[in-house]
This record gives sequence, C-alpha cells and structure tokens, in this order.
Amino acid sequence: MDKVIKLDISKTLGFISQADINSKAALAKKCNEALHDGSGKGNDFLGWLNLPSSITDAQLKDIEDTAAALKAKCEVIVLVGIGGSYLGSRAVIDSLSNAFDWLQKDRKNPVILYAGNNIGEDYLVELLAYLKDKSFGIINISKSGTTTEPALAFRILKAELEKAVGKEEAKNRIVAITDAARGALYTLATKEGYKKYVIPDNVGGRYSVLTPVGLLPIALAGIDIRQLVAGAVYMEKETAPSVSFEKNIAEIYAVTRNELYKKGKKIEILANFNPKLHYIAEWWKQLYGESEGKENKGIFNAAVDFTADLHSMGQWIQEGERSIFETVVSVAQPNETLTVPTDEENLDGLNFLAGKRIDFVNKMAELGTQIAHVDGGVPNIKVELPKLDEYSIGQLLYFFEKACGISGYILGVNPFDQPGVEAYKKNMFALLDKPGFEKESEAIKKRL
Ligand SMILES: O=P(O)(O)OC[C@H]1O[C@](O)(CO)[C@@H](O)[C@@H]1O
Repeated sequence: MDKVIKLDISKTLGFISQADINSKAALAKKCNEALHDGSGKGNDFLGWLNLPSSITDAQLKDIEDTAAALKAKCEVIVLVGIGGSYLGSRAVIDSLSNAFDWLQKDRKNPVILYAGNNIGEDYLVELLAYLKDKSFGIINISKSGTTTEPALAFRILKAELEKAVGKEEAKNRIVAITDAARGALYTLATKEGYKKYVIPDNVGGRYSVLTPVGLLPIALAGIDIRQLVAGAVYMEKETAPSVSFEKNIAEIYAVTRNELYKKGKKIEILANFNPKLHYIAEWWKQLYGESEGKENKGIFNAAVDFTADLHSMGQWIQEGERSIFETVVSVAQPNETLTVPTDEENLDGLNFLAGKRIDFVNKMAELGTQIAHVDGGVPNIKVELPKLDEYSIGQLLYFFEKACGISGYILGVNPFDQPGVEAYKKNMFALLDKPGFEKESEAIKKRL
C-alpha cells in the first residue's frame, strides 16, 4: 500500500480556478525559497525547517532511554505545558493510541495526563485526587519558562510528588524541557538537578513537536518516534523548493487556501471523520492561528469532528454564511476490521448494511458530506493519510508546518511570532498585582 499522504484540491475548483492557482506558483516557490535561504520575516525561527533530517540517532536514543527510565518508575506521567508545549504531543499520542487507552489494564506504557493547559481549580483538584495512590512523574515543558498556566500547575504537582516520594526521588521523576539558558523553569530545573532537554532558540513552540517537546512524551506513550521522524524526513524532501510546484503539496495547499481567502472564504474548517484526530486539529489551529492571524488579517481556523458535528455545526456549514472552506483530513484505511452483523428481525432496518465494513459506512458519510458541502458553496480540500501510523502522522505534521510557513509569507506576515497573545497576559498580570505591573494595575482597575 502506498505510504504517502496525498492532497486533493479538485473540489475547490468551482470556486477558484486552476489558472488562479497556477498564477501563484512562482510566488509560492519564492516564499518556500525564502524559508530555506532565511531571507523572509522571522528568519531567526527557522530551526524547524531541517529538523527532521538533522535529528541524530544519539538524540533519539537519549530520548528513548529517558522514556524507558520514566516508564520503569511511573504508571502515570503528567505532561505540564500549554499551546505548542503540549498540543503536538497530545495530537500524536491521541491519533496513534487506543481510543480507550487510559482504561487498559496490563499496560506497557504509562498513562499520559495533561496539566498546565488551563487554570481550572476543579481540574487540578481532581487530578491531584487521581494521582494520590499512583506512582507518577512529571514532564514540565515551557520554552519561555515563564508561562503562568504551566508554572502554576507545576508548583502544585511538584509539591505533591515530593510529598509522595521525597525530594530526592522526585528529581528522578521530573524532566524539564525549556530554553537553553534562560527563564524561571531553566533556573529551577538547574537548581533542582532535573534532567533537562533544550528547545532550540530557533524553534518556536508551535513548530516544536519534533524536538524533545513532542518526542519524549510521544516515546513514553509507546509510539515509535523513529518512524514518526522518518515520515517527517520524507515530507521535508517532498516539500523542498527544488520540488516542482505541481508536485509540491505544501506549496499547493498554501496557494489554494490563500486564493480561497481572497475570494471571501475567511474561515478554514479542519474536519476529520476519525475521533482520534481531534487533537491534530487542536495542534493545527494553534499552528495556523498564531502564525497568520495578525495585522488585521488571516484565515480564522476552526475544527469539527465528523460525523458528530454534522449533527450540530453541520447545519451552519451547509447553509450559514458562505465564508468558509473545509480541509478534510481523511484516513484511507482503518487499522482494525469490523463488519455490520445481520439481524434476523431487522427492527432497526439496518440489514441493508449487513456484511459491510463500518469504515465503508464512514466513507460514504464522508463522500456524501463532501458532495453536500461543495453543492452548498463550501470548497473542499482533502488531505488523505494512507492509515493512522507513525509514518503518516510524521508526514502530516511536517506538511502542515511547511505549508504554514509558505502560506504566512504569501499573506505577507511573519508566521513565526505571536505578539497578540501578550495582551491578555498583560491584563491578567495587572489584575493579579504582579510585581512590575504597578502602572498597568492602576490603569486597568480604573476601568472596572
Ligand atoms: O512554551 P511556553 O513558553 O510556556 O509557551 C506556551 C505557549 O504560549 C504561547 O507563547 C502563547 O502565549 C504560545 O506561542 C506557546 O506555544
């Protein structure tokens, strides 16, 4: 079976033309080249570009060894991080794990839980209660090392772990992944003597899934990180500027979505027909949202899980404002087999499906949806994975990253900064009376 992911833009062609797309081929190539020669905006954040092909065997082995050491001690690992510091791990882990992973007995790998991605008091209390009688460890990830949400969660979880196993043993169960030399997490991890991994300076959080940020948690979940990286290496080659536009799926996707945007399709909805892909969409939303949503422009990134959301947002997608297009991540072959049984009485009227695969029903839902949505004025892009495995997901991650860099340059923005996220932080710090924010505190409190 073909192991390569495919892009199909044919169902956008009633809305934009092949000529529109071809006319932007040279621009896409220029943008791709600008990424590679470092001549574009944000060029100090291009470390992700050649990351797959530059990961060494020694680096992978070190990550696998750390994962093995943590596995030997911990039945649960809490991954502390927010945004790019956890979404990539969660996306890969969820897409490649059993859908009921946390309920499995006789486990070979620890259960991975998440914290520091919200400030929910109930969430933390319930997490602590669950961890009470568990042997657990913590991977604390923050590039800046100063983000409030993970720092808060880590303070609480660290104290709990030290209480349970003592300060010395806790050090063997905590790994910090952060900047090479700066930030509160760096200082804390150095002082406490935790095992540390570095997020390279030139790799932004949302592009960091193939650094230890993603690879360590993913390895802990029992997923083959070598195959994941191999898939990304393949896509790195296939999307290089030297690959012609007609064959370069990152360039084609970048151009297509920008042409649709120019035609008023301001919202891109990433859709899946496989519940395991939910967090791929969450990761994708951050990647594109933070990269392109600036200078008062950029496609708004939304996501739906089908067929579930056909029974909620399906109405809007079919008949709401015609400002959307859909990108469907489709999985060609399931990993398991289940056919619809025959029922003598046929009270549910489903015998017409007897003997058919569940996936066949799903595929007809997918095809029916595509035809309905295109008929309803929603252009459709399809990204097809041969199946859910490490090699496909590795390709998908790099494909979306590369296309995002090109797309941001086509749009004319810096796809590697996120100045807008500071606004809420400044207000929150002012409202919390954080030292250093005295003037802001005074100003904001007058407005309340
Ligand atoms: O890894 P850090 O520095 O904690 O940042 C987490 C996330 O917060 C952001 O900086 C936005 O606030 C994201 O870009 C990033 O992925």
